[in-house]
Amino acid sequence: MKNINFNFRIPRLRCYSKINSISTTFFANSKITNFTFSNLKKAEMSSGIPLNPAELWRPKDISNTEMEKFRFVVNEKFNVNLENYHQLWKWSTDNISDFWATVWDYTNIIHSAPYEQVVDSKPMNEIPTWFSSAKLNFAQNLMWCRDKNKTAIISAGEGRPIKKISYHDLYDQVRSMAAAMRRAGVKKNDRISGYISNCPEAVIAMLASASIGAIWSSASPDFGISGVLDRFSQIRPKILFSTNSVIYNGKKIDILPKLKVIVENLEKESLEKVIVVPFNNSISFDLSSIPLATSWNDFLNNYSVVGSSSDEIDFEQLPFDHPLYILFSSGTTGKPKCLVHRAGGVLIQHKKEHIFHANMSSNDVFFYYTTTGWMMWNWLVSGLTTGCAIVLYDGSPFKPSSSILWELSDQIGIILSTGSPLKPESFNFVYDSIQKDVLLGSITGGTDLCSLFAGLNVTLPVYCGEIQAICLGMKIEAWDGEDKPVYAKPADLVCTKPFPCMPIYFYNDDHKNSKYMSAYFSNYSSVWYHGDYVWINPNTGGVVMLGRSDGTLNPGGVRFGSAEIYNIVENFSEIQDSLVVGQKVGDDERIVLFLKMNEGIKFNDDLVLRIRSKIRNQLSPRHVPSFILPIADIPHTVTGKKVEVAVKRIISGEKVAPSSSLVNPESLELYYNIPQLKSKI
Ligand SMILES: CC(=O)CC(=O)O
Repeated sequence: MKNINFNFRIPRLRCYSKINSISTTFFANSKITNFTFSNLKKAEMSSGIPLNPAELWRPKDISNTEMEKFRFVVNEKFNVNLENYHQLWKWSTDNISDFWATVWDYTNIIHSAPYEQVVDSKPMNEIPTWFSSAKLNFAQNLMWCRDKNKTAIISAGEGRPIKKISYHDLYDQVRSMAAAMRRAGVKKNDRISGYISNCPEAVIAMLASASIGAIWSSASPDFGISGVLDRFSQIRPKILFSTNSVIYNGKKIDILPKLKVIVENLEKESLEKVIVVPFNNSISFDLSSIPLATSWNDFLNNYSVVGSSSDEIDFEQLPFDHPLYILFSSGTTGKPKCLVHRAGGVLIQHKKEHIFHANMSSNDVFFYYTTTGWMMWNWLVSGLTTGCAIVLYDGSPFKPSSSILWELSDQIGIILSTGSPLKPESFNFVYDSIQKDVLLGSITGGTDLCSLFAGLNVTLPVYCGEIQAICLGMKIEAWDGEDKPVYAKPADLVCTKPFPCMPIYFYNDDHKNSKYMSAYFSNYSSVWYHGDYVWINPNTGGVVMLGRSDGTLNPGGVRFGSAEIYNIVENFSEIQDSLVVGQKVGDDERIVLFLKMNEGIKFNDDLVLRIRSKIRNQLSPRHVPSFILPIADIPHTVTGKKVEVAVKRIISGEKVAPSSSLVNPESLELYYNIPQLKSKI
């Protein structure tokens, strides 16, 4: 085939569009050179990821979306002529200060002092300061609506009747809690923690904490004692919110025995109060064995502000970079890192994502299935800044029936998915079996930024297997060892321009920010290395997630992501779960695939043959595992991610201490001393 060289400038672009018979404007005006059509085809063949994936959904009319209105504002204000989302994205990443200043204005950030400079000129690895001199409060920006008739929170879950709280009542309850916390001695920068279910009190406590300028951090009750202590003993909270019990998977679980041990440990450090939210107000419970403990209501009564006539919350006015949250990186080995996120950064980023990308407004109901131990909880709660109703769901997603969340979603209209790469089959399942006219928003980002790099976009089509687009203002690229982007090729996800929700620092780091630097800036000199392995489609602008970079497979020097194997293997009905990792043998690596079989199904040679042949045919001979082995369990983190790196290290001969972020740490034992993996060839 004749190579057709083009540099994605508009005239050449038309030529390219014709060849592929799709219209693409993704790289209009960008300067990608020496990129050929045959390169693209080769890339497609080696990665097995289609360049022209099936279109599953297309928006009917985008003219009224906030994204479009924002594009018009940008065109007008800066006298430019951006014709579509992709051009707007390019402008947003070429003009970082103008972009974020316009987001600040457009999304009406409530502030008491204006900013002087959007972002200073420090390079990314010196952690730039954003919106200097501005003063604002995060909680105030989530509670501007005080309408009695507008629902702020809908809470539901196992054993929890659906309950609604209006914006008016939310404000009132946050006011009481914030006043009581202040009287109990809480000040700016104190740490307030929640070992708490996804219930309204968790949101109220967080907002009260943020109104004072204290720093909120939460873990969910499914965390074990060491998981909680690994996190909270590093940040030494002054107040701990918790619950007496939860119901999960039809079972009532008493939290107090775990809470007792946690409090006994934290008490020695910093803890002054433990405030317990009853799962059920009408059933009494005994807190006498828990040091420092009081119930939610008793705390409010004991510390209520007698005689106060103000019904206003005293929102502390704080710099944009003031710490808001501490989130914990879910490392699979060692203690979690404590990422400190800034109030203004989280706010402006979440406003951008919720208002522009999701087109959320006060007419919407917003639901994401999460616990308080995942950044998706923080993301969900920020929905309040749009004036919408957020849904807090606590309990198993499969009880009382496996359709419970779909029934809830019927009221909602937006489906989001994240956590691990969404397989093409799962896209098809949603459009074939759930709903045809729905935007299935696959999103990616994570704890490190408490937000998204790429995600849903109401103005763009959904293509099978792809995250729709890179988010505005986020200059992410795929780099393959060299300081330049590659397309249609699996590579490392990097972000090459600063963004306002980079953590401000890590708690417990040294004065050189050594942990921070080694987490993001040790692989490429001065750009953020995220540790994800991705594939960016130059045709659609979509992003395909291929797993973690440190879990990439590299047999004979050909690098690819584990998701490629999972996409094939997990379609076999016999298989319940799988894990694929590389094992070091000398200077090379061989692929080992572990299979957890469904109940009552036996692992057998015929299955192995069928898997091998499917991988060979659909991917390449290079992708075929050297070993396919049965295993009784696959390790997962509490947020549902497969734990590849720890297993890779174990089968390569290391001893690994399981991290407390694993839901089944004992499963790691299964991977030591596997006879088949002892051979050197
Ligand atoms: C948005 C995300 O990327 C969430 C996660 O997987 O941690």
